[in-house]
Amino acid sequence: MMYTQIPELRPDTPLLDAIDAPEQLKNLDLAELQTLAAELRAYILYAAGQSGGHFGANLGVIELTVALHRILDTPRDRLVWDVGHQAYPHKVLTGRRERLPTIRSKNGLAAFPARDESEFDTFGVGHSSTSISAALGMSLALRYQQQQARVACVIGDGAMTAGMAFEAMNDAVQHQADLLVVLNDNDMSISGSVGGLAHHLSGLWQNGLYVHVHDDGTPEVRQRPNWDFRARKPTSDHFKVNTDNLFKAIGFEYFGPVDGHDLPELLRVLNALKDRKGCRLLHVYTTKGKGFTPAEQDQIGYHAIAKLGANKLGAVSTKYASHKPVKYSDVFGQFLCDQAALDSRLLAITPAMCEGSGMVEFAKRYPDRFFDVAIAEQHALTLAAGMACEGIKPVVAIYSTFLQRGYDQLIHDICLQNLDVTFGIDRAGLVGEDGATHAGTFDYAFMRTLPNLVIMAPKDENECRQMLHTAYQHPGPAAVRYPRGAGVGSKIEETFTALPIGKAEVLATFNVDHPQQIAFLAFGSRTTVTLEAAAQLAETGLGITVVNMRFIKPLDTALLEQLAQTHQAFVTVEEHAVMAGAGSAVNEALHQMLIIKPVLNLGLSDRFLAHGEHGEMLKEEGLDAAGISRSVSAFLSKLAAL
Ligand SMILES: Cc1ncc(C[n+]2csc(CCOP(=O)(O)OP(=O)(O)O)c2C)c(N)n1
Ligand SMILES: CC(=O)[C@@H](O)[C@H](O)COP(=O)(O)O
Ligand SMILES: [Mg+2]
Repeated sequence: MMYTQIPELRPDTPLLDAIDAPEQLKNLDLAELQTLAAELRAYILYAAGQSGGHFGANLGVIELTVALHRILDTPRDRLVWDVGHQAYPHKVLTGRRERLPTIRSKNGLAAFPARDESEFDTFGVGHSSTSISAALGMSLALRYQQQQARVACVIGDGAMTAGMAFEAMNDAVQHQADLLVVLNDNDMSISGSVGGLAHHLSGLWQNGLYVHVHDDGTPEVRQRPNWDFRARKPTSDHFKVNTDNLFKAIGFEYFGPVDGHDLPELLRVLNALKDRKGCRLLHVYTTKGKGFTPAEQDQIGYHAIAKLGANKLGAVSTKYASHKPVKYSDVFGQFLCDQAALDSRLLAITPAMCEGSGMVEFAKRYPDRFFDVAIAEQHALTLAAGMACEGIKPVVAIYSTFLQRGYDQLIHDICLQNLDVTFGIDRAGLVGEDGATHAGTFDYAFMRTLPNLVIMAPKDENECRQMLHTAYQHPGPAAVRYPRGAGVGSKIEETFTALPIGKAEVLATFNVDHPQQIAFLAFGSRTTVTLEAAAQLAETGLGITVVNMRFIKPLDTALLEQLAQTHQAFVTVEEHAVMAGAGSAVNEALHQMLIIKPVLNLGLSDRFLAHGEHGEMLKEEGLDAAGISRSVSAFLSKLAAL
């Protein structure tokens, strides 16, 4: 059945409603399993409308999930999902049906599989391309401990592009591990899938052959039936191969492709392969968004959806807005286009996050200057380094959380050689509904120790634009980190103005005639609320200065020295782990200057913060205006009692 609308009312799903654990699937006949799959699709559609979240990938794996849970004996058999954005049907079949509409909200189900949520979630995930390594680890550990259990993982064609997936396959063959890898190939990443692997997979389709699986698991090359799939990526004859493909070449036994929506065939093939020994790869073709016409037609747009009736910009504080708030990723995209128009040396790189990073317009206007390198963060950074060696000025757009993957490349390939690479670090700070796997709350800590790297964080949209320009002008590595979502509604100046490196901005001084008690040092996204908190505290007559620090590295130590002479104490505020963050950088600087002053560091507490609404999470962490002024009042009371 094809849907054209997301239902607002819960559909009737009598068979699904009776399933509380996957073992119950063993009692269903084929017709019932097909009914179950249809009900599951209807329910996922409804629940995703209630919660928002990842969408197309879930509709694409309905039949695969039913088949895997029917054939395997989970949780005894280990089933590992890659990324985990497609695990909604898995959550439903493993006892979490009624909670699915709560997914991604506070105290609701996590956005991805999580070990502490269910024994069926064998491995916590969110970042891609970890599944084969994790499954291999499980398989080898089981073998070593002489335990009998099957191990299977499901990895998408997008996730398969990352180095980790290849590292794991290489190792799996070395150990002749018993491992079933299901390659869920829908010819899509978030954007269209790109690169040699994508063309290789299309070349496999073009050859018109497939590796049939006999009931006893033995392979046979056959003519492929003419499945009704979305046209695959057009590719040249160069990529046309017979079934002797990359996976086979590396040492896996290769089977398929199989129509991943043909439930009877999936059941038959998985049953035939489940107890076969060695490294097996089952290639499955699916359609992202299967069964929902708008998602099949706009697979990029329906990668993830907002919940029905939600405001797309999310909750935005307009207290200091002089203009309509703009998303930081759009500020970045506009900067790229404008800077590229001025400088032909600019080339832009994204590791598979074109849309999220705001690069769609740039890619359209400058296709020969836009590089989507697939899910390959490490490569993205060293690619930029190589370009910089040749006089290019590369700009890397990367989410803070995914930059973690490229840390060695940042150190060894970029900073150590002082190469001129600009970073637009998006989704810095808490990201809300995606939760801890995607939080960008460690980047100051891991970046600020690196020599040569300039690090900035803007207080608003215009400053973000000007900082990106400053980073671009700077003849060495420089990063601007900005949060998910919209800014505060500042006027965006079209003209580029480079900021003086390492210079902070004094934003406001309250009660100038009074002795100055607090110097607030605000970093990035928390600057405006710090100003709000200061204004509240100033009502009691406190002398307060508020500084927008702008630079995490180099810090404006001259200003710190000056403020130390006139203020009783410092308060640092940042949307980053409080430990080893920007506040710690201030502490170190004061220490080195032999300045002994009370300092209160406000930031995110030392734990992984679960998913929830971004604003709510900040409030809980005491990083809204009220929380900041509460903490400062308590701090002042302690100081007074000394
Ligand atoms: C290391 C890392 N980089 C980027 C992402 C963002 N991301 C999430 S899903 C996805 C596309 C994955 O494509 P595929 O594995 O083919 O799954 P599909 O959505 O097509 O089912 C990307 C790029 C991520 N989760 N992890
Ligand atoms: C699963 C994944 O990694 C992405 O789909 C991520 O959820 C995107 O996040 P944004 O919505 O912030 O782009
Ligand atoms: Mg895919």
